[in-house]
Amino acid sequence: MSELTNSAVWHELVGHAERLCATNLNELFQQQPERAEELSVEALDLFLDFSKQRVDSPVLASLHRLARQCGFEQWRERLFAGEAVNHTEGRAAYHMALRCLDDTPMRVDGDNVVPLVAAVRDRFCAFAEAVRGGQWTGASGDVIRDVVNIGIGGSDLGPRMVCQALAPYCDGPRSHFVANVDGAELSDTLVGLDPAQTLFIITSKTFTTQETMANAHAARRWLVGRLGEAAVARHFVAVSTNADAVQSFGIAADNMFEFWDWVGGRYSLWSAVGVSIAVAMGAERFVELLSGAQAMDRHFATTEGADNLPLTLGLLAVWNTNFLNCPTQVLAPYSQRLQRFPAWAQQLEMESNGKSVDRDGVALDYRTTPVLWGDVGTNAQHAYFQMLHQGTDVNPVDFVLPLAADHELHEQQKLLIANCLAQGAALMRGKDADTVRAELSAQGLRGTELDAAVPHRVFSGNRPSNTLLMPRVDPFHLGALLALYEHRTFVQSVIWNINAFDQWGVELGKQLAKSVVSALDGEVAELDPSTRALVARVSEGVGFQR
Ligand SMILES: O=P(O)(O)OC[C@H]1O[C@](O)(CO)[C@@H](O)[C@@H]1O
Repeated sequence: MSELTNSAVWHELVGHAERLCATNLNELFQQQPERAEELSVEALDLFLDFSKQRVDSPVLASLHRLARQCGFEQWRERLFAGEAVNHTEGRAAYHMALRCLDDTPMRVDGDNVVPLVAAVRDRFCAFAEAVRGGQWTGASGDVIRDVVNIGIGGSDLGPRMVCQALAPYCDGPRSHFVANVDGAELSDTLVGLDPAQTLFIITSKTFTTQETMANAHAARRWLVGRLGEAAVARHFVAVSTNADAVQSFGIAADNMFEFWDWVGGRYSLWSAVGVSIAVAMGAERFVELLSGAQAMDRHFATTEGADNLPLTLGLLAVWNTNFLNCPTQVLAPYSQRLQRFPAWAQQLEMESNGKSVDRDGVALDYRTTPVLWGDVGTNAQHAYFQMLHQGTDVNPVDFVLPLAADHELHEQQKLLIANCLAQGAALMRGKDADTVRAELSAQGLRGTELDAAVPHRVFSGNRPSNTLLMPRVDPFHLGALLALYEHRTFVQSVIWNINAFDQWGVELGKQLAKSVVSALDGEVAELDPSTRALVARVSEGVGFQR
């Protein structure tokens, strides 16, 4: 047994879970009439109602004791002090320094990185404004109309999601994102683009990622084939930590925006990785996004206990995962603008906390991140919400609901809000057999027909959810929302005693992809019999042509 699962507070929480098994949420509301007011927390106009979680005051008290026992305050201090919390890579995880907009020193290895961050930010924001204003032109003097960010994972998901979420604020050149090594994405993107008016931003922390390099070289060939080699300098810029590789690709040092190894890929949209955002919506709005995140950093760093929003969200997730044994976690943004939010959060959460050994490398005897998934409401209601309401597993939902719309279809906004609130209510309340029976009887059903119909229409209810209200999807509140989820992820990692900032689990697949490429090229490669047989089959031309 690990120290964690053997601890008194862990046992206490197991006991609470057993106790609450016999009580449902409707009863909890009867026992605690002020529950809706009491089980809520607000920061920066983000209001979290967690009264529909299967918790009560003793559970919350134990969860906060668990956080203290796991050294939450010390780990938070170490994170904000720029210590090498990512110990398997010997690095800090200091994305908060990227959104430090004042002169507060933030040190990595004794050096205040804030001036460095500000200098690079000034440089890429000036570049973004020059592109937007038409001072940065293509090789033939044309204004840039289309910007294509080529990157994958953290070098794609963040900027892609933000540009979609803040589309009403994007008044610059059109932005496009290409991530997949499947050439279909790049080919489709290039259709209709005028090379003379197109700028490529090659975004890769390492500048070695196979997919990104393949797409970058293909884009380069496309451009050079039309405008000639000399045009590369005006149509390609890079965002990376690897200056040598950028220069070997043919991008001059002046056209590279750097970031640093203490910025993890999935935490990087706040760095120069966000240059595509700055080009799309302007430097001022990009800084607004940062300021929302900075405000959430301050809240997280300085607010104690139950008033701390990311801490609360993180502890609720631990409760659902480790004590109520919920297998997955659903994200349901009720906002078309936030369609890419679940995809961004998936990398954030599952690449960070998808681990099965603790910080010392010892195998865990408790679960870490559940599967995180989801899509926008109301679409998701007509897809998989059936399973959420009546399936055999209980999957807690985070409803994220921006209140003000950025369009004139107010009646539809009312419907959207109503649906979001109704889903949380339905998951919680359910519908028992007596109610169903009464409803069906009123419709005239009798006897065996009635008996047969009832079980199919019963909802067990008692299914937990959070409702997170935000005023609107604007740069400030989006920044705050994203930083909230980043810190939630960190809170969970502290409880689970794992390193949230490495991602060794993606390496093996990358290595083996190289062996498979060699095998497809007819070279000798060490492969297992199953994969060797598949290589032989695709090489014979079944579904694969050289
Ligand atoms: O920015 P890079 O170095 O191209 O890496 C892209 C992505 O690949 C990963 O390293 C893992 O696949 C992610 O963490 C990262 O966001």
